[in-house]
Amino acid sequence: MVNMNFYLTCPNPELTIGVRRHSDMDTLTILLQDGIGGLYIKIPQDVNMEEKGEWVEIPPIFGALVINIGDMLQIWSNGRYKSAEHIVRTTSTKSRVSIPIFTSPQPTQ
Ligand SMILES: O=C(O)CCC(=O)C(=O)O
Ligand SMILES: [Fe+2]
Repeated sequence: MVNMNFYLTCPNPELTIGVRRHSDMDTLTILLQDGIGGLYIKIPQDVNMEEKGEWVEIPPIFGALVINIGDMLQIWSNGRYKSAEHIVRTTSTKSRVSIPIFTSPQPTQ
């Protein structure tokens, strides 16, 4: 499934959310974002990183796709691969476009 997201500017971005905190339900999400930014990933508590427990922005890189692990892949891998919790924040100055492709296998016939 392909979505096309358009995030309007908001005069008080700290009072709103572009997309609420969630993880995707699919296997892998392939995301194209424009150059505005606003996608944040929650770094889990159980990793050996300085930013653990924090929301970290995934900066847009021209021509790059973001690959997100979804819940289905977490379940299939018995938790070896963790789905990524994320949010989208808006800005007061620039609207934003993103195009996620949610991949899921067809059910067997
Ligand atoms: O706009 C984005 O960067 C992410 C959108 C998203 O998380 C979603 O559609 O599930
Ligand atoms: Fe998402």
